[in-house]
Amino acid sequence: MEINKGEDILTVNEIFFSIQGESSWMGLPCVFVRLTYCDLRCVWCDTEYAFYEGNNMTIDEIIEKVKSYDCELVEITGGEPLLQENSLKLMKRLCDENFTVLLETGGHRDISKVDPRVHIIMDIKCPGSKMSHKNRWENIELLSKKDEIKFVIKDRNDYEWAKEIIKKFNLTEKVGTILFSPVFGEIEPITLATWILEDKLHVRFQIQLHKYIWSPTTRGV
Ligand SMILES: C[S@@+](CC[C@H](N)C(=O)[O-])C[C@H]1O[C@@H](n2cnc3c(N)ncnc32)[C@H](O)[C@@H]1O
Ligand SMILES: Nc1nc2[nH]cc(C(=O)O)c2c(=O)[nH]1
Ligand code: SF4
Ligand SMILES: [Mg+2]
Repeated sequence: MEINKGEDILTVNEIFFSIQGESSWMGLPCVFVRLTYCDLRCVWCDTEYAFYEGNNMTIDEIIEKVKSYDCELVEITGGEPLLQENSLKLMKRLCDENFTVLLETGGHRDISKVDPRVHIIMDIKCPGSKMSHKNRWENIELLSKKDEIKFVIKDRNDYEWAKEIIKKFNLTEKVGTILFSPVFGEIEPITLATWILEDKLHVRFQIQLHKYIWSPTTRGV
């Protein structure tokens, strides 16, 4: 982690207020802080605009903006939030200010220094993303029951792979929620839902709710 190291500055792509569209927090009003940059290139990524676009803000400025929405639920996402060292400081400050803080991370960066009060929603990248070689398996042992693991599934091969990973790492015992989410536009939600029911899997199916409320390409929602 080198970007903006040492100064109280983060490069921010966007800050917005919306309905949480993912995870077990889905449906709740939530403030989103989307940080710039990502060191992965998931083939189906819906947020490529966050790879480079952004403006520098101090942590104080970010917190002031977050407070302006008068909402106690905040998600730090990106891009990859853990690429910027100061995201750790931002999350700690938000926890100190009594916000409920969610972190969306790709699962390839060290989560050991994330404030223990943060609810981590960590992807495990499936083969269909072409990024599964980047998974940081050591992270799994650092998660707890307040945290969630998400598999974003493109096809049957991803689905079978995710089932194997759940067994291999005993994920059901490690985290509170295991999410299975279809890659938007690549696999019909009904297909994934049917597989889960056929196998009686103890996972939580999710779709990206915001893409159904708004148009799938609308930014800032
Ligand atoms: C844009 S990423 C940002 C946070 C972090 N880089 C990560 O990958 O978790 C937020 C979430 O959106 C998911 N996502 C991105 N593109 C998607 C798509 N086309 N369909 C379904 N989920 C997608 C990612 O897998 C991740 O869970
Ligand atoms: N409404 C809404 N909910 C979300 N949950 C996770 C998001 C993300 O991009 O990380 C996201 C997003 O972009 N919009
Ligand atoms: S890690 Fe997240 S932001 Fe980066 S390419 Fe993958 S889905 Fe997109
Ligand atoms: Mg998104």
